[in-house]
Amino acid sequence: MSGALAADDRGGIVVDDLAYEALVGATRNFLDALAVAVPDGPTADRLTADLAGWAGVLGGLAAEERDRLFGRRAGIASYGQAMTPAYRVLERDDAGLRGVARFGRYFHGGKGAAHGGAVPLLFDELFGRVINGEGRPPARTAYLHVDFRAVVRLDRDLGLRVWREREEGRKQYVRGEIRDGDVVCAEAEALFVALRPGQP
Ligand SMILES: CCCCCCCCCCCCCC(=O)SCCNC(=O)CCNC(=O)[C@H](O)C(C)(C)COP(=O)(O)OP(=O)(O)OC[C@H]1O[C@@H](n2cnc3c(N)ncnc32)[C@H](O)[C@@H]1OP(=O)(O)O
Repeated sequence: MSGALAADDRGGIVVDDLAYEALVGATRNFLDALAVAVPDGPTADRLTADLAGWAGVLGGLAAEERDRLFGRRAGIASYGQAMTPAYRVLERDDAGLRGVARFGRYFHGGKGAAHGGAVPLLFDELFGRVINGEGRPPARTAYLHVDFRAVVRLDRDLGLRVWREREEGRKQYVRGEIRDGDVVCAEAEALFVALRPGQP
């Protein structure tokens, strides 16, 4: 990858978890605001220039995949990424996890409900976190099935549950659900296949 440095090449100065969580949270707030704003021309031009400036700054700080922070900080909300709806893991063990999620306005589909693609995205993320637990070989999603039982409303705390169902050699089956109070909004089931050595 061109321009990428190992973190060590910068003298080991890396933002701490709390500050990085705040940065990702601010990014989410920005995306939510962008999704509902109707800017005038000068505001859009100013924002475009500001964003281009920040893309340049961050581009100069690009790191190799193993050294990146985005989506790789287990101790902070959403593992420190803004690609999926926000979530926080409350309990976790090898069998699965429980947590809370919140779909911001950035994930709006229509009529106040979350986009249908954002729901499987969140499941894949959570399943990937559970399946790729410590000490296990990396595994990729082979299939992901989602049943949409009720609309997922925005800006509400939703309950999450993900659990390993069974394992057959390299094949690992996992299930999950998203609830709004007592209402099951979505249920999902997936197969993950553990990668063989050298498999991309
Ligand atoms: C890499 C992860 C890094 C860690 C990240 C940290 C967390 C990140 C969080 C986010 C992470 C998010 C995670 C992501 O998003 S991962 C990204 C999305 N997934 C992919 O890109 C995967 C693309 N596909 C592949 O690479 C291969 O097809 C895989 C690896 C899945 C299997 O190809 P491989 O050549 O290795 O194996 P095989 O073909 O011999 O099959 C083996 C067995 O599996 C059975 N089978 C296969 N497919 C299906 C199917 N569709 N339905 C039913 N069964 C299926 C098959 O019949 C056989 O069974 P059996 O005959 O043995 O009984």
